[in-house]
Amino acid sequence: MSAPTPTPQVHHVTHPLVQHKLTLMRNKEASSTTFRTLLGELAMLMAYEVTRDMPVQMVETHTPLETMQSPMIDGKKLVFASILRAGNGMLDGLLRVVPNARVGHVGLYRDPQTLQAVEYYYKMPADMAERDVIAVDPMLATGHSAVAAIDKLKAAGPRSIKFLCLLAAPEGIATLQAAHPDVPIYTAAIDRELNDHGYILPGLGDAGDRIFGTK
Ligand SMILES: O=P(O)(O)OC[C@H]1O[C@H](OP(=O)(O)OP(=O)(O)O)[C@H](O)[C@@H]1O
Ligand SMILES: O=c1cc[nH]c(=O)[nH]1
Ligand SMILES: [Mg+2]
Repeated sequence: MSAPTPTPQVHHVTHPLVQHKLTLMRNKEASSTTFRTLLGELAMLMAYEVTRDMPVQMVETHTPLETMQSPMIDGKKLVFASILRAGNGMLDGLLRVVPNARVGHVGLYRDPQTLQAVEYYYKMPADMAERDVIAVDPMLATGHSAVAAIDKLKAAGPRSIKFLCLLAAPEGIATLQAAHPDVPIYTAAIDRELNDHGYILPGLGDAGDRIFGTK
């Protein structure tokens, strides 16, 4: 399958800094330390795009010279929902730029035979109806994990949901958009295809294993 033309619901973050760091991450010689550091930096850079339409409120601010009305976000209204394990590799970077955001976790692993997502953990902040969720996972491959995570998140009734990843396969984008057409996808790359084991080609390998050094 060839890469689909990006629609308004697929935000392809093409900034040179993002692309440069992603290239370094793809390199199979990158150590876990390097891989983790780059993932954190990329998460920070992508936070800039994914939060672009966050609401701001004008607040009175006293500069050394004058009093003015100046914009601020309400970070507490934002939830970074990490899809375990690999999503955790992006949390630190996201929290560097929105330190008072709330954090939720959806524990999922992909059954290697069926490629279906198996849930093992779920915890979100209270009062989801007044919060905007950014679900984070570096990899969107078949899309089964993202669909399962967003099914759960929608049941909690948040104000909005976005999906943030680094690498997406065309198959994963199609599956996620079919199941959740209202959820915008932010990705640094749309790769060529999946192999027979559901891995993204050319990809970067198993993100969780590379972050945590488990292989
Ligand atoms: O789109 P999919 O085909 O569902 O694949 C993507 C999922 O696979 C990886 O997780 P994995 O199951 O390897 O768990 P891990 O994060 O614990 O390594 C990745 O982090 C995604 O969650
Ligand atoms: O290529 C892939 C596909 C799923 N999960 C990963 O970590 N990498
Ligand atoms: Mg994994």
